[in-house]
Parts: sequence; C-alpha cells; structure tokens
Amino acid sequence: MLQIRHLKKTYQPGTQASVIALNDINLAFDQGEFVCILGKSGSGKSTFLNLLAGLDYPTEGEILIKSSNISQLKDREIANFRKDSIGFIFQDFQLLEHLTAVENVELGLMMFPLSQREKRKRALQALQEVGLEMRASSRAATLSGGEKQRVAIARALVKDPDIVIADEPSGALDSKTSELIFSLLQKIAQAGKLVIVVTHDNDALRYATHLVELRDGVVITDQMLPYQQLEALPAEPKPQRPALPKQRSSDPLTPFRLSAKQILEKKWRYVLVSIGMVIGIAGLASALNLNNGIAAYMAYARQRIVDDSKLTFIKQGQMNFNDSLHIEHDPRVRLVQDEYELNGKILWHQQEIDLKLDPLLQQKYWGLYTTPRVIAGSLPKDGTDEIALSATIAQRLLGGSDFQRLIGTKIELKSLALDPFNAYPARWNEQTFTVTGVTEKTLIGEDHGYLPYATDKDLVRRSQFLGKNADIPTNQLSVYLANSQDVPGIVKTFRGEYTVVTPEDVLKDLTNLFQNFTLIILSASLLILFIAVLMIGIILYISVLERLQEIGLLISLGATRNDIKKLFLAEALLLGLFASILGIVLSLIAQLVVNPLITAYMNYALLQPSVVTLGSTIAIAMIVSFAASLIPASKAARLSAIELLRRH
Ligand SMILES: Nc1ncnc2c1ncn2[C@@H]1O[C@H](COP(=O)(O)OP(=O)(O)OP(=O)(O)O)[C@@H](O)[C@H]1O
Repeated sequence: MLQIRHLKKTYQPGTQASVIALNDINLAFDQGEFVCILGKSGSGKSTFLNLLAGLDYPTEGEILIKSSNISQLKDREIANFRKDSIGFIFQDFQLLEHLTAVENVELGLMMFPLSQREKRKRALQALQEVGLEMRASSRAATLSGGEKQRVAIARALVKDPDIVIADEPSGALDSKTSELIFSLLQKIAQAGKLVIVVTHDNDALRYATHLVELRDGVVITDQMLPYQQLEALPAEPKPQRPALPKQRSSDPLTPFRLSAKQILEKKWRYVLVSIGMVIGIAGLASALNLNNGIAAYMAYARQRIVDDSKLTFIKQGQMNFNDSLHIEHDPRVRLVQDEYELNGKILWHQQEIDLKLDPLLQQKYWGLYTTPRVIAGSLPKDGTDEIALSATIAQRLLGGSDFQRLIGTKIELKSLALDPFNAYPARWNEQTFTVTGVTEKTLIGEDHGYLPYATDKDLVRRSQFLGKNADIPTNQLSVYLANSQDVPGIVKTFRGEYTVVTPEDVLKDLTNLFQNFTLIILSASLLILFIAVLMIGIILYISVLERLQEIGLLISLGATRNDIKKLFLAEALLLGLFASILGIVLSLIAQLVVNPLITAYMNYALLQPSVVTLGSTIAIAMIVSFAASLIPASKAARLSAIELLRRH
C-alpha cells in the first residue's frame, strides 16, 4: 500500500550548512500494520513523517501510496491527500483548548462537506471508540493528558484515513497512560489502517508489527515483528461508518464559526480594540446622516422658505426712485419695493426679548410669493398695528407651545431702524402691538416678528426722524419676478449695475456652512477609523501568532493556504460587523440626543439616517476590516506547517 523508494532529503542543499537528513530509504508498509519507527534524536524520524504526510518534498526518490506518487502532487492535491488519507496524532495533542472535546474531534471533519449534525454524530461515535463519550462536552483544557491524547486520536479517526501517523504519541504521558494509547493505536491497526508511530518508547514494540530503525538518516533495521499482543486480543470488528465524501467542503461559514470562538475566547480584548472602530463608525454614520439631512433640508428650504422668484438688488450708493422705475420697467419684473429689517425688543414681564422685525408683503401678493408659514392664528393685515411672532419667541413668551393663548395678546414693542449708511441718528420707538399669529421657525432659527409692510416702514421713518411719507435711504431693493425661471436672465441683464443676490446665493451660503461642518465630522471619523484599522491589523497579527498551533493543525487536517487566509479574513469581517452594528447603534443614540437640540433651533431634524447611509457605513466598515486583515492573513497563509507542528 505504501512504498518508499530511494528516498533522500537534504536540507539547504548546495550550501555549507547542507544536512542529509534521510539517505536512500527503501521501505514498504501495508494496511493493518503497526509500524514503529525508532531512532536517536537527529536520526531523521520527523523528516520522514513530514515527507509521508506531504508536509515537505523529498530531494530525491518517491513515496507511492496506492501507486500514486505523492511527492509529485501540487499544493491543493496534497492538501486533499492530507484531508482524505492521513490522520495525525501529535506528541503535544494539538487540541484547541477553548473548544470542547467533541468540537475538537469535529475539526477533523472541517474540510468535509457534511452537515453540522452529521459532523457531531460522527465525532461522538469517534469519541465512543476511544472510550471518551462521557467527556464530549468538557473543554479540552480541563482534560487529563491521556484524555487529551484520546481526543486527538478520535480527531484522527473521525476522518477515516488510510494512514494514521503518530509522532511521539506517548511522549507527554506516564507509562500506564502510554500503554492505553498504544493499545488504542493497535486496535486502529487491527481495524485495517496503516499506523505509523515514531517513538522513543520501547514499550511501543510490544504492540508493533513492524519495526524500522533509523540512524543518521539510513535504515538500520526493517523487520516484521511477531504478533505478540494481537493474538491475545479478540479480533476487533471494523467500525461501521458510512463512507466520507471525497469532495472538499466549501461551506463558507466554517471559518466564521472558528473565528467566532476565538473572538469569544478573547472577548474583552476585541471589545477594547473595537471601541475606537465603533466611535469612528458612529462618526461616519452621523456624517452621512447629516449629509442626508442637509440635502433634504435644502430641498425643503427651496420649496417652503426661500422664495425662488425674489431677488435682492444692491448698489454701492443710495437707491432712489429712478432705480425702482428702471428695474420695474423690465417686463419680467412684477414688483420692486424697499424693505427694511428693524431691531426689536419685546418688553414682557420685566424682561426684554430681542428679535428681528421684518416687513410682510402686502396682502394682495400673499398667494404669489412665499410668506412665513403660520402655525397658529394668522398673519397681520395691511395697515394694522398687529404682529406675528416666530415660534421660538412665542415659546419663550409662553414658556410652552400652546400658541393659541398668545393670539390677541398685546405686547410692548421697541424698534430701532438699521441704517446702512450710518448717516442718520436713530432712536428706539415704543408702541403696543397685538399678536395675531405664530409662525414656523425660520431657516436659521433666528427670533423674528412680522409686521405689515406699511407699518414696518412707518417704524423705520419714526426711528430715523423722517416725515410721514419721506423716502428712506437704502442701498437695496427687493425685486419680485413673475416667473422664477427668469432669474438667470435678470441677473445677466442687471449684473453691470447692481449686485444681484439670488435665492441660490442664500441657500449656497447655508449649504457651505453645513458642509464644512459635515466635513469636519467626516475627517475626524475617518482619522479614528484609520487608527482603528491599524489596531485591527495589530490585533489580527497577534491573533495569527496565538493561533500558530491551530494553523498548523488545520494544515495537517488538509486545509489549503487559502483556507488559512479565509480564517483571518473571517475574523476581521466578524470584528467589522460587530463594530459597525455597535457604531450604528451609537449613531442612532446620537441622533436621538442631537436632533431635538437642532430642532429647538431650526425647524428641521438634520440627522436623517437612511437605509443607504447605514448600509454604506456597514460596507465601509467591512472594507476597512478586510483591508486591515490582508497582511496578517497572508502572513498566516505563508507559515510553514513543519515549523508550526515541530515538537516543542
Ligand atoms: N529545516 C531544517 N534545516 C536544516 N536541517 C534540518 C532541518 N530539519 C531537520 N534538520 C536536520 O536533519 C536531521 C534530522 O532531523 P529530524 O528532526 O528529522 O530528526 P529526529 O529523528 O526527528 O530528531 P528528534 O527525535 O530530536 O526530533 C537533523 O540533523 C536535523 O538537525
């Protein structure tokens, strides 16, 4: 079944340090044999086992297993050969201590396309064969040395391999336990497997059927032994197991399962490292949510607050009647008028509340252009001493939002004209007004009062000591178009004479302000994320170093380099998913806290999460984690199984 012809292994050939570890080995083993390989330290035993298991390539010669030469197999084929044909048993057991006994045995089936249930069933059966079914759910760390080695034997057996290779299986055990292990291996041989054991332990000879002795890389003894113990034992029936599938498992969840166990095992470390990432992700999600909110807010502002057919014309010097006539002469213009904002103070129970006073359009234009949206009462009518107050003020006056209570209330209002030329002395007027309505919060949340157009102008004149119908000096006029589509045309026509401020300009300033803010959050979160990536990279690197044993074990079980890579990619993706879920939860909490603060100031909740923003955040987190894992994962995949499995 196994034939070895002219096998030679030279380490570092052609150099001064070149070592001939094996030289011209010729051997033949058959099924049912219990081969015992003896030899002093350095005689080449480990080298021999590594070549048999396809973990290393010979320098010369061939190893024929069922007449196929395994030394000529490619990486993936050799991994398949290990998966299907070889069961390893190590001196130091190589169990994953944080897994239970049965989970360790299931690892033997990791590369097979079986359901989890089927794996469990076979693993339990294998544990039963080594007499350990009652410890199936004990963690490996809690088992005794002999029990651990029996679990390791079950893990080798569960794959139903043709060849079982044991490297010093009794090296770490007392003599009584060693005997138990050897007799188990003997049973395995009896059941038809080829068992090859490297040992220093002469006791093994009592169970062996074939002795091979190595010295300085050559075979000095190759001898069949009489069946001493075997004859005394009742013949073991071959255990009945359904045949294992030959394909490789392509279950994408396996690496995730293994990594999830690793993460749970070291959960506090992962939680601490994730905090940076969680904060970065929460920041990123908030920046995206804010951007979303700003876009929605701008659409809202365009539609409801800023009148898209109103322009402001500004001149260096004073505007006069001629300017007004000249602009109004353009057929696209419907109305030109001077409008004045005043500083105001409401006197209320010994308090003074500051506000800006703005003129409303005359009533006949209300339907044509945007007027402040009323949420209680109505707007003041032309020619009255009435006022509408924005909700922010109404709230302060009332100490609540039962705005109806304010309608009809009289307030003392002081007002002062703002003179753009600083040429006129101005004084505070004081007058009683009746509140007729409460309006929605304004674009940037200032406190506003709205007066009828003529009333507003009267206040300006009085404040500036002007006569009843006198012109008020101003450098700007408000221009209302019949059609908002004419805005660009009008801008073009009047550009040389006036500075024309369009609704877009008003919105642009606001957008810029918001976008700078978004940019700051975004940059800060990206910086945090970048640091988080470094930390994830480092933790995965540590994880690779901690999982060396596991990597070696998986390779011995038939894992390919790609499978190893996947293990660490899975770990990174799990970490990314965990951090992005927490990050998103944090961003949603931030939204619950921040939005009411914003809405107190302006009439809009600016943090607006959407499926797209949250989805993008998760995607970014996953990409970032994936990127962070690339270097550690490829380091893991390049590790040499021989180094990893070397006896300590
Ligand atoms: N990677 C390597 N590079 C160079 N020389 C090596 C390498 N691995 C093993 N050797 C040498 O090859 C020879 C055989 O080593 P091997 O480990 O196979 O012996 P061994 O019988 O298993 O010894 P021990 O029982 O101490 O493990 C030794 O001289 C060893 O120093």
